[in-house]
Amino acid sequence: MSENAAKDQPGEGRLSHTQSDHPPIARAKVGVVLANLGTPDNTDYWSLRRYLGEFLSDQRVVDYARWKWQPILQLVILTRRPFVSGKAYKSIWNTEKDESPLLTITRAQTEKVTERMKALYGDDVEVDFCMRYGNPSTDSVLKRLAEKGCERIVFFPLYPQYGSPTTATANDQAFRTLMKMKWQPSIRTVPAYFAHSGFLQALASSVTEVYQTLDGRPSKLVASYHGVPERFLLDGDPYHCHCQKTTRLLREQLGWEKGEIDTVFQSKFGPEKWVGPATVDHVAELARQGHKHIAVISPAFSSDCVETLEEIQEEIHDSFMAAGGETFTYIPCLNDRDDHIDALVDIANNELGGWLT
Ligand SMILES: C=CC1=C(C)c2cc3[nH]c(cc4nc(cc5[nH]c(cc1n2)c(C)c5CCC(=O)O)C(CCC(=O)O)=C4C)c(C)c3C=C
Ligand SMILES: [Fe+2]
Ligand SMILES: [Fe+2]
Repeated sequence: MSENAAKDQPGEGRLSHTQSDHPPIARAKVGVVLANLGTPDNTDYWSLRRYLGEFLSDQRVVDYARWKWQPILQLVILTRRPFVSGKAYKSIWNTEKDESPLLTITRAQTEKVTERMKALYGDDVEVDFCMRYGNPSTDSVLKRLAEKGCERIVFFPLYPQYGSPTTATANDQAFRTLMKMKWQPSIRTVPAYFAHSGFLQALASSVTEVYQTLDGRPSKLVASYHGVPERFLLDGDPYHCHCQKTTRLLREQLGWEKGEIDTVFQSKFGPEKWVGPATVDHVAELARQGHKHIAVISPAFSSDCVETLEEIQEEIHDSFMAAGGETFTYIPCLNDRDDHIDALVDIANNELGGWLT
């Protein structure tokens, strides 16, 4: 590389090189990457085994010593759980597109964010999405954006609350890709956004819109968050506090009294103690206490997925009904609602500060 090339700054000047063997360099752009959790490619045993194997081998998710955990995972859990989880995914599968709802919805969110970003910045911004586990992989998406000339990237984990098994591992994966690059893009990671006013407004509107369609008002709104082992909270992960705060801010946004929304946690995995109360038990207890009409919302999920479409609408619903409940109303995740997209664009824009004019 010539001395001049080494001094080159981002911009069109970088295209003119005298050396014919110099790698082509694209015009400098900014990338925005929406990062979600990931989902299996199909519902068969091997697709589930591959997906769960990658997910549950992540030390941010299950942090036991590898020598202890891997034999249990490979020999016990991955022989049985793919069948159980495969059945759950089959019951919610998007058969039209032959893919998981999480993938369909993340793509739809990305398309809408792309449209808005194009209107704001034209071709200066490239928007894409990636998954932490499975496809499209974080590695392939970041590499593609770098090849397209994205010298700066806003990496946006789609989790309103920070969690080490979600936000942190998404960021870790992005940095793993950067570790292998000769020319690293600059990267900004988006922090937790549960307190963002647009996000809270969208969440509150999603509640009031559903309530307007009901004959009677549910006597309780249950905010069901994905759980984590209690140890994570004691070790400094603020996820549990972020969830409690989300419920309080949602209640204030709705103008409701204390006690009208309960905070509970679902999806317990393994024998360790997890944060609680457990949604599945709590809804049964509510029915026994006389709350015959309840609604359930999932503010930890930016898109509907197996945990909401199967676990809440089947297992948790059935637990409520079996205990004497009468109406169980599920309030969908914000998915690609326009007010949710507005909030995501505003959050991404805040992180783009100074990078675009
Ligand atoms: C094993 C421990 C797990 C922890 C800790 C955990 C935390 C956690 N997860 C989400 C969001 C999602 N999890 C999803 C599925 C899912 N989660 C676990 C395990 C843990 N999650 C498993 C084994 C699975 C797979 C499904 C199953 O076999 O039960 C999903 C849905 C993905 C989809 O494809 O639809 C999401 C989203 C959060 C927010 C969280 C804590 C911070
Ligand atoms: Fe999970
Ligand atoms: Fe689950």
